[in-house]
Amino acid sequence: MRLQDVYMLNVKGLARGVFQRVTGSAVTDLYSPRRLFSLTADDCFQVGKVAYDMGDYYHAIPWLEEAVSLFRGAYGEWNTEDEASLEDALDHLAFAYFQAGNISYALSLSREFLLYSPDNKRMARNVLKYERLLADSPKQMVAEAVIQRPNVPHLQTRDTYEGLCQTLGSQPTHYQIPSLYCSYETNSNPYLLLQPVRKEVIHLEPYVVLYHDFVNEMEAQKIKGLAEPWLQRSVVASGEKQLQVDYRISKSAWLKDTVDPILVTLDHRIAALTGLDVQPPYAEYLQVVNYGIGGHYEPHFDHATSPSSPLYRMKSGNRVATFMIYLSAVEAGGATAFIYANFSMPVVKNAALFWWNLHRSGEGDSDTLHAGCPVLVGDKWVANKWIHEYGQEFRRPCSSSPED
Ligand SMILES: O=C(O)CCC(=O)C(=O)O
Ligand SMILES: [Fe+2]
Repeated sequence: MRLQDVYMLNVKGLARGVFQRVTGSAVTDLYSPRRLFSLTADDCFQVGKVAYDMGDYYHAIPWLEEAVSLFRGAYGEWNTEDEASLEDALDHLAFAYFQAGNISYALSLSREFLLYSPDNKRMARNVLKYERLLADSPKQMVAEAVIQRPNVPHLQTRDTYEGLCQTLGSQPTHYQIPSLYCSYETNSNPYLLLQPVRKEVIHLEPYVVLYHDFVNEMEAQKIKGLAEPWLQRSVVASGEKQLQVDYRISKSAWLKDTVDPILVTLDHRIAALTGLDVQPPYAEYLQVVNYGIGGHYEPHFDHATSPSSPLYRMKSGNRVATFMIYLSAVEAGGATAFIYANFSMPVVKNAALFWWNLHRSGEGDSDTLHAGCPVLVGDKWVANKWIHEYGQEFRRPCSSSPED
């Protein structure tokens, strides 16, 4: 349902195994699978029922509609794996329409139900009730159900976020802007002079750069393998506490440098590229994150925005910068979206994204609001190295100007 909302996918398509975005009359394929895997009537019923049980008729109705339509088409055929039947789907769909205010449709579905189970007393009572309601106020007959998407206060940031996720990171790039350039980064560092890293400047304010092939295939595999046994549901800082929340769905693990020499090698490489001190306590351990289908991280800041944040327990200041490595490709979805900066970065396997979270004044840069879009197909791995303010005094000198 999250995927449906964020990517504007239509249920009919999803049920057939295609990922189509439908806006007005325009249909765009967001992903073309090599094989179509369609859902059964029972699959659609089960999805619809999850929404139905939460009282979310906005999502329940299209899935139950699809279930009813597929069950009708296969009436008389019995699939041994099915838990539900046409009657179950009609029953739930009728009640969902009643709740949504469309009584005449609730009535006709209930009558259809009675054709198959004429002895059902509860449904017979419902039919009488709907008939009476319609007789009392025939206006209901034409009442079109307009149900709002639940739990979503209308937010400008949400529209921008979802729009950026939908482009899958393919919004036009500004090749004409000379300040957004590519280069071989050496940073006057002996390691990099021997083996420069391809750098792509993505954005200036906030400053975001992508380092291509920051890790190789073997290193990416190795890091995922080291983290795998330790993965746990991710948490976020809330006040002084760490909480599991719906707006961050993933698993993660922290890898201390002593776990494997490869982590020290990576630290050296990050330090060489950024010129920053990433030795503890000036940077956190490497956080490896794994998102499954539907996994996401809604718009947030990496830096602390409250002085009571657990981030300050390291006593090395706020998170001045983020160095995020893409350890896997993703088949569809999963872009990193910068909401106010208005761009999204598609997952580039083995590349690393770097940005400053704080201005030189130490003030949080509110333009760094960013998100991990939901994974539509495949799975996504990233690794975060969060670099703190202390230790960087001579590497990124401060300034009192709020713009710097
Ligand atoms: O997964 C992403 O693309 C972003 C992850 C992120 O922002 C985070 O882990 O703080
Ligand atoms: Fe983040």
